[in-house]
Formats: sequence, structure tokens, C-alpha cells
Amino acid sequence: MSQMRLVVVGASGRMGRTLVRAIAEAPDLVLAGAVEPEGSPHLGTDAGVLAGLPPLDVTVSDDALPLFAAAEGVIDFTIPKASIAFAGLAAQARIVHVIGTTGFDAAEQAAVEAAARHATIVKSGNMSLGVNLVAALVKRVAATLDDSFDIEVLEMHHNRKIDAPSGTALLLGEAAAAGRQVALSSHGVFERHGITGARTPGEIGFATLRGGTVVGEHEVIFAGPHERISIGHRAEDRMIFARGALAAARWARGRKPGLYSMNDVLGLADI
Ligand SMILES: NC(=O)C1=CN([C@@H]2O[C@H](COP(=O)(O)OP(=O)(O)OC[C@H]3O[C@@H](n4cnc5c(N)ncnc54)[C@H](O)[C@@H]3O)[C@@H](O)[C@H]2O)C=CC1
Ligand SMILES: O=C(O)C1=N[C@H](C(=O)O)C[C@H](O)C1
Repeated sequence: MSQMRLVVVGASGRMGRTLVRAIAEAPDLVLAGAVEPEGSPHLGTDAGVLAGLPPLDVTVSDDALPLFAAAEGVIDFTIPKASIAFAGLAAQARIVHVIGTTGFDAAEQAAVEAAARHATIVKSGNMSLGVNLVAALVKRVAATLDDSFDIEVLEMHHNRKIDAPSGTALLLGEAAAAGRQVALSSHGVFERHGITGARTPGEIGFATLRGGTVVGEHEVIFAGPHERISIGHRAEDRMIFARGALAAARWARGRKPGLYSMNDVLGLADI
């Protein structure tokens, strides 16, 4: 099979630069374009140089559509508003769209779902094998334990992160809720402050920490009577997310339109 031509949007971001390096090291993939928004100081710069590599002869552009039209996939770790716009363009160009962006509200998530009627989209709050395996374990443990075990989801990230709780924390909360056969929307507790009253059985609590350069740490605690189970994951390098996103693009190539997750890519759905 020929090399898969990929466009990286948000190419100057922390993940964008990591993705450019990950594509450069993959013999079956080629960087076909790099996009940043209008006004970015990086427009016109070589995407390889931006990522700390020798030049790749791909300059950063703010004109996504012609690049999408000449590619087979777009890898997108940007912001929700941009990802929705890119979903429309990817559908128009009939290319694979891998979305790693987090922080979507309900309306934005609905817009992605609508785009997936015409586009092949893989979207996940965390593209790493490790976190998706942890999510499968969390679902299993939550299904096994009753409400006498309180579930709390903890996360810590670097001080530049703009959304909370993290996409991964929500993914793990959804896994716990699915195991318990409840909706996260009715059982999730995202803030505690002041005289909150005692914990309601069945709550799924979230706690967010921000500081320094932490790549991403998550822990799900099942706190029961006189014992506590803790399942966690520590990301040590953004390359785990980038390689996961590239695996998603390869998997999605040639698949019919729809909204897929990393469970589909990794074959973890039934664990
Ligand atoms: N699903 C996963 O495995 C992971 C998801 N993320 C998520 O990816 C997103 C990006 O994270 P970082 O790279 O750390 O952020 P960042 O702020 O370093 O990079 C975001 C980039 O997107 C660009 N951007 C914004 N609007 C754009 C537009 N309209 N067109 C083109 N580019 C645009 C920005 O200029 C910036 O370069 C966040 O939502 C984060 O939570 C991050 C790591 C892993
Ligand atoms: O913003 C980040 O950095 C990360 N975002 C994702 C999230 O919101 O969970 C994934 C990873 O933890 C890093």
C-alpha cells in the first residue's frame, strides 16, 4: 500500500510538533500539510524545523481545504471550535479525521456526531494504549463493585492546559458509569466547595490538579469499607498520544463514515 498522506492541524502546538516527529519516523506515513490559524507567527515556517527536525519541505499554512483535498487523513489536536470546522472540511474532502482535541461541550460534541454521518472520524480523549486499557479495567471493576465503593477520578496536568476535567478523566468517568450502568451526566460531581454535606452513594467524583510540566496523570479510586482499590496511568512522553493517533489514522483508512473510538482501533471494546 502507498504511504498515507497526513495533514497535521495545530502543527505548532505541543501535540502538533510531536505528531510531525512521529510521522517523520513512520515509513508508511508522509506529512502532506501543516496548518495553523490565520495570524499565527508560525505561518510560512517549515513544519519539520518547527518540530526540531531537518526541513521537511512542508510549510505551515492557514489554508486547510486544498491540503485536505490532496491528503488521506488529518490529525487534529487543537481546540473544539477548530475541530468542528475541520470535521466539515474533512467530510468535504472525504478524508479520515482523527480528533484528539478535548473540552467539547454538548453542542460541540453533537456537531462532531453530525459530521460523522459523512466522514470517518476517530475521536478519543486519550489516544494511548495504556489509558484505554485502564478504562476497560475501570469498567470491569465498577461493574463488579456495588455503591459501597465510592468512585473518585483524579487527574493532574501541566499549567498550560485550558480544559477541565481532562478528556481522559471524563473517558474514565464514562467507563465507571458504564460499568455501574448509570449516566455520568446524572452521577458525576465536578465541584466541591464549602459545606457540601456527606457524599451521596453512587456519585462519581472528579478532582483536577494543574501545575508544572506534567504530561498527564490519572487515577481512579474505588474507596470501600476498610479497603481501597486504585487504578492509574502516568504519561511520560506525548509520543504515546501521537503514535496512538497515527495508529487510528491507519485503522480508519478505507473505513465507512462513522464516529469511532480508540476502543474500536485497539479492539478493546469487549474486554
Ligand atoms: N486525545 C489525546 O490523546 C490528547 C489530547 N490532547 C488535547 O489536544 C489539544 C491540544 O493540546 P496541546 O497540543 O497541548 O495544545 P497547544 O495549545 O500546545 O496546541 C494547540 C494548537 O492548535 C492550534 N490551533 C488553534 N486553533 C486553530 C485553528 N483554527 N486552525 C489551526 N490550528 C489551530 C494552536 O495555534 C496551537 O498551535 C487539547 O485539547 C488537549 O487536551 C493532548 C494530548 C493528548
Ligand atoms: O492537554 C493535555 O496535555 C492532555 N490532554 C488530554 C486530556 O485532556 O485528557 C490527554 C492527556 O492527558 C494530555
